Amino acid sequence: MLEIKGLMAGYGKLTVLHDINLTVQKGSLTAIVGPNGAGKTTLMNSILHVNQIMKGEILYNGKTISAMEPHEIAAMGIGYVPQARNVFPGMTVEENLDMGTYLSDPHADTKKMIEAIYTAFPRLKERKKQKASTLSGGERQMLALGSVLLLKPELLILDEPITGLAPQIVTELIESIMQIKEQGTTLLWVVEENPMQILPLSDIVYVMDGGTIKTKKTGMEFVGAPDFMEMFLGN
Ligand SMILES: Nc1ncnc2c1ncn2[C@@H]1O[C@H](COP(=O)(O)OP(=O)(O)OP(=O)(O)O)[C@@H](O)[C@H]1O
Repeated sequence: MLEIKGLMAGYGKLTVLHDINLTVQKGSLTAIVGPNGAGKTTLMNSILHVNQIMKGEILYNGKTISAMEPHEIAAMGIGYVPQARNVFPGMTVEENLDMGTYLSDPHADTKKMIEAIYTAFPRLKERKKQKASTLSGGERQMLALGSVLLLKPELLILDEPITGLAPQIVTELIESIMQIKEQGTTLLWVVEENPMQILPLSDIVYVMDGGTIKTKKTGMEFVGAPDFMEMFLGN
């Protein structure tokens, strides 16, 4: 579904990624791990072309997307939830989700679409009249995810969706994300915390360090490796 070939990318004149080769199979969960500064976020940003691509090619369903504009890439079915958990803080949960339906088909039943998000995230339904600025970190992440899901992405890119959240909400979020996968969405997930909860569920794990891919393993192979923690932490 997604194929990255010989990618060199960065910011302005700064090259962060060197010769990245990566594939994501349709229907899979692919995890990216690596220490701080490895280039994980830069790689996600490159897929959406929000930074500089110096060399190489990114293909989505066989079509080159690396020269396209970010909004054209999103319109092809790639959803991105960045680390910042972007929501409109001054609007209620309900208003945020309404905004998320703005780009949908004019004949779409937007009420039904929002109900489906409330089913996936009951916490959001309970807080629909609450301003997004008053949500907890985990609830805000659910709202950011819900808003992107309204665009019905085929491929969903999640940059550290559970980092810094309380264990109870982490469990809820992982369950919701796995349901999203079961419903047919392909996932590309940057994992920084809770590796034992997520990596065994991952079809493929790529380990990044210093702007390159160091290793590629299946999730079970990765967590079963004797040097698993060293690989995860980049030591
Ligand atoms: N907007 C930017 N301008 C210049 N350099 C940047 C920018 N964003 C990131 N970098 C640099 O690119 C390198 C890789 O950063 P990146 O955020 O991709 O790493 P990461 O693996 O996602 O790290 P973390 O786990 O800490 O989020 C770092 O050295 C960082 O300082």
